[in-house]
Amino acid sequence: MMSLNRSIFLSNAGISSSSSPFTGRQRGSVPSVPSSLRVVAVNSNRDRNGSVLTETTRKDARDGAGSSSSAIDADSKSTVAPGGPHDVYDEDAATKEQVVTPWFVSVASGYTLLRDPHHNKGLAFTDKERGAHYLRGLLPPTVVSQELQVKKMMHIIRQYQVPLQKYMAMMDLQESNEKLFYKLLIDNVEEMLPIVYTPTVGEACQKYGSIFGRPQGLYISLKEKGCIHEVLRNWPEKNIEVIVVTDGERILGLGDLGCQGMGIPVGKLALYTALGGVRPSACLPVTIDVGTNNENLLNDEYYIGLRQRRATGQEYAELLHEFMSAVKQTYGEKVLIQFEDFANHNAFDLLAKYSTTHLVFNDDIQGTASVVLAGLVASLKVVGGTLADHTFLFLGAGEAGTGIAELIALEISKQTNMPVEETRKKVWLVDSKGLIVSSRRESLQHFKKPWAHEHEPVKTLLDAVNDIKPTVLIGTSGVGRTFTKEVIEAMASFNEKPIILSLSNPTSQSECTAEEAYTWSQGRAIFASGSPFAPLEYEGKTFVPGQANNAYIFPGLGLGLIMSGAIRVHDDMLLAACE
Ligand SMILES: O=C([O-])CC(=O)C(=O)O
Ligand SMILES: [Mg+2]
Repeated sequence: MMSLNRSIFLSNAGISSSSSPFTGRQRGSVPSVPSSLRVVAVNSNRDRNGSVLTETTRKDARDGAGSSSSAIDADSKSTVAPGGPHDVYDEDAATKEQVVTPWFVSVASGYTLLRDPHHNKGLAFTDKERGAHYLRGLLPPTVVSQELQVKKMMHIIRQYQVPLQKYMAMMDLQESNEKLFYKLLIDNVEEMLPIVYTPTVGEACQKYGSIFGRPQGLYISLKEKGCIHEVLRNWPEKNIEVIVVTDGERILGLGDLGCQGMGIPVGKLALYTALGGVRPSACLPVTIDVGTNNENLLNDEYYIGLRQRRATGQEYAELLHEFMSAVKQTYGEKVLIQFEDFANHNAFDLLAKYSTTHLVFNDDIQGTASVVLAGLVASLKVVGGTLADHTFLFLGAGEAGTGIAELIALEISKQTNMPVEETRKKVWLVDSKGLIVSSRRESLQHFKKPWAHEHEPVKTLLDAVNDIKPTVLIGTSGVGRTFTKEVIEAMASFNEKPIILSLSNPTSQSECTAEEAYTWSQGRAIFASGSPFAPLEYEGKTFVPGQANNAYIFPGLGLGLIMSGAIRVHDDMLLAACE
């Protein structure tokens, strides 16, 4: 009687358009709703097999099962409407004038279930489940535990020599068996983090057009201007708790990758689930495509984004504003929006503009700041003194550099009761034009101005190191190999234990390698980097480099924001997170 896709028609014609989708009449035979399955209420534009074409409401298993049983209860009271009790496929109604939208609830089972990444378990379906969910014959007879599936998948992944191949295998797994993907990621986090996240995700974004298989996340381009609200409704999940959004203009330290930046929100949100425990269905990766200024991509036949130069000014601001408004309208005030990898010129303005109206934080400014301050506080146990006893020099005065600088100044101010205007003087920044000093103030971008202290102009990093004599050197420039031998040796000449942080990502953009930091400082550096470096031997001693990447804080910070029901992010939350 029923097709493989056992759609259960809980309601059909004869209800007014204002009726709830769950108040209609049951049609056809209704198997009990397997509790492990997702119940989908759809706006019925469906084909003869009951396949869903348009979806309006989707709930996770518990909610859905509850809704469907109340629907069945309500239904049992209703009278038989046109179509008849055995008109399983709603064929009669097709010949009638229909003034209302028909609704039905679809339970994925059988062939469809095996292709639903949220619920597919592959060979881990037990015999009982195979019977209950119409899977008999669709799988080979063996039943395999999830543990064995993980073992097998890890064996396959470890055989790939190229990290990008491992990345693609992981993305395939996420798209076919989400439970196994997360189990594998959680159980093998040290090994798999560098694959689904930094550094491999950077290469994946660079090649996204060529490796592009199934679309992931939600793409909002200039073409969607005026209808972003409807675009959000096309996303199958409705109970969104966290959005990671990029416009792809500054992907890691790799520059403008346009629409191909999508790998970043996808990777970040995988960590929200694997490390923060947020349900995958509550996570929405978004890429805003306003064009790209990357000529290589504009000329790449496989490029997936808009082929135009970036929209700026009012056109950009309007699209972003429509997006921010539509998100709040659709998901409410408590949805968390994480800004990721925007270029400096937009990142600070967007954060300032929306931090008073939305639950937002910028991961590159605030997430990185929290994790680095946490690392600095921890390293004081080794180097001694309080934060206020140290002098900080940054190479790079963008989002990460000024974000970390400000949080350090705030923390010192909190510890010493000195005004933040004073504590900022412990922190110096070098940008592409040299040390940021007061004589440059007029020409500086606004986010650099608080760091323009009294000092004569200094052109190079090495001169700045020798002049300022910092105890802590932090690289946030996005430019690789800028902590030269001379720079590290200078740091080691006036510090017993120089703290050296090479934070730029991916590995190719790191200011120096772990090996360089340890060998050039004769094993005295306290070192951490944004991208992971393997432990190494130096003069018979094993050095284990730290990783100071915002991945160590945003999943927990985000979870805290969601769980507490916060509607705004404040600096003291960042300080608490870093503690
Ligand atoms: O994604 C990462 O590894 C850290 C980060 O936010 C960035 O480098 O932009
Ligand atoms: Mg980032």
